[in-house]
Amino acid sequence: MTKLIELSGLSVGRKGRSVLSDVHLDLAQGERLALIGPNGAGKTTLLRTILGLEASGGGSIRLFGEECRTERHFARLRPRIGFLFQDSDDQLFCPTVIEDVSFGPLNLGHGPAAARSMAEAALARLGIADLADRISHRLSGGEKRLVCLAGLFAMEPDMLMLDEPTNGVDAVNGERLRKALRDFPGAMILVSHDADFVADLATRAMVVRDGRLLPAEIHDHAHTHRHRHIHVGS
Ligand SMILES: Nc1ncnc2c1ncn2[C@@H]1O[C@H](COP(=O)(O)OP(=O)(O)OP(=O)(O)O)[C@@H](O)[C@H]1O
Repeated sequence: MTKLIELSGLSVGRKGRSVLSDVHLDLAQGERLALIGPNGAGKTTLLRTILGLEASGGGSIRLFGEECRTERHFARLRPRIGFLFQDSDDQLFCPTVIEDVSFGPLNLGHGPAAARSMAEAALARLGIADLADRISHRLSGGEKRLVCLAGLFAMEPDMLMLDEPTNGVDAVNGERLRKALRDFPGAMILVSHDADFVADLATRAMVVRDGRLLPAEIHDHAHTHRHRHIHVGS
């Protein structure tokens, strides 16, 4: 079966400094790959390079079986990959939530009524239908995260690349987000520092360290331990 992403000997540099070198990766249908690693390791850079938003310094990138070398190749395949930016404010730019979430389907050529119903369905899938008429830039950080994700779902992508999806998301919304991702049938790459989230969702993990991409283990174990809780009393 065709791999969704194939990276071979990929390197990325910035201002004469190597950020990633000799990166190899195959992503197959149905996989949920967690990308972990310390701050500044190059996880976001890797996602952006896969999408052709960052220039590679060598090696090859194949998306859905097609070699991507120029912006023309990337631009044609990019709509099939829903990319959640690390910063929600880079993703939201329409006045209202429903306009933001409808933007993708409209851009893909759906008519206004169809785009609106795709957007409403995406918001409902994340349990945030009530945010539809809110002003995008006045949402809370966690609400923005979910709205951005709804914007990706509305485009019905083949796969997702999510940069810190749980950032700023509370426990209730976090559970909604996990359920929506579990139900998403396509493959995904999850960049996350949230170990519980990774253990819950990912089918395998890799770590970016010292410019290399290496296999990593997912620690998924149950144990009894002490918790410190904050109780909000009345
Ligand atoms: N636009 C830019 N110009 C110059 N250097 C940059 C730029 N963006 C990122 N970098 C640098 O490239 C390196 C990799 O950054 P990147 O954002 O990919 O790391 P990351 O693993 O995603 O980190 P984090 O976990 O903190 O999000 C870092 O040293 C960072 O400072």
